Amino acid sequence: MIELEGLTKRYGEKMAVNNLTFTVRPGIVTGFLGPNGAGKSTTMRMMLGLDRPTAGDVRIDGRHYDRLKDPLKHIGALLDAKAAHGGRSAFNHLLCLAQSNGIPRQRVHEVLDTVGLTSVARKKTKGFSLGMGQRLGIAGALLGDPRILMFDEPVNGLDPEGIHWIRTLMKSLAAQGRTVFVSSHLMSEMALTADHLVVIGQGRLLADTSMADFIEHNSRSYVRIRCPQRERLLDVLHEAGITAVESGEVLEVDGAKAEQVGELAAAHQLVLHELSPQQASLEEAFMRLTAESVEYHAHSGTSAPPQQWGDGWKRG
Ligand SMILES: Nc1ncnc2c1ncn2[C@@H]1O[C@H](COP(=O)(O)OP(=O)(O)OP(=O)(O)O)[C@@H](O)[C@H]1O
Repeated sequence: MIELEGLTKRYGEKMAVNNLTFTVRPGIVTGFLGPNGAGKSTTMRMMLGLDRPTAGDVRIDGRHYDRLKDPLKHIGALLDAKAAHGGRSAFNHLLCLAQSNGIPRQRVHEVLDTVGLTSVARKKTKGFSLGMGQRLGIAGALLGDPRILMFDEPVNGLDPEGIHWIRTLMKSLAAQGRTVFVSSHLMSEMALTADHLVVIGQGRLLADTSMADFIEHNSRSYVRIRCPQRERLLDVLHEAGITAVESGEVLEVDGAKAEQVGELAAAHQLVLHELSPQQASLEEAFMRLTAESVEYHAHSGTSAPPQQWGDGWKRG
């Protein structure tokens, strides 16, 4: 378990992390989301004792990081895929980490095998691709067989097979009862991996919610309809107590299933050119939540997602 209590970090005038209080629990994957510059890496660095908080506190299984004996046996972290010494082989990089934490040499072979780097174990890491570097960083995190794992943007640079692999790995680590904390700015990726979400923007907590709640409140589902006898269909829907919103030549219906609309249309001999269930993306919901706290805006001219859905899970 990782517990944050009023965690704060200020760099000069810049408030990078602002009074964060939340708990990362074992047995589930917790996604840590926020736009660029939101303070995710700074928060993770403070969890690992690499940055000193300006105020507040963070505890790893009840203790401060610097009080942990052989810390790799308590918490393993992937923070920076390029952190390995380029002149060392993958094997020697991991062996150094192992020796400094009282971990047997045999474990280095095991984690290299787990991440699929056995065949390049003796190669110098400076020749590694970004994806290979990520795998090596993950091997380092797993080395001490810790109960808590932390990954900063682990899918960065991985190909689709690698992304699938890391997703499965994180879920299986959580299923073993470990605490898994993973940062990303990709909502779509988190939706496939995380059970719980912590969202921050400009250093502040925006949401601390289960993924199920997030989906329930934010993935607006509706039925899209095109009908050449539109006015008649609108009357039929109205009589059945179903509200349809007109959007160009399309009708959108909330709160009714496609089957119900199709059967009503058939009963009144109305022709439908389209009848399709739709799901609005979680990516849109995330962007809307964090829109006000995005530091670096690009202007694409795209309109904001609909305003009518999903505010229920935000913290006040
Ligand atoms: N050592 C530092 N000195 C000064 N400012 C810093 C330092 N480290 C981070 N910051 C600032 O603190 C804020 C939070 O940065 P941080 O890297 O934690 O964000 P992030 O959420 O990890 O971003 P990204 O998704 O882009 O990696 C940013 O505005 C950043 O410029």
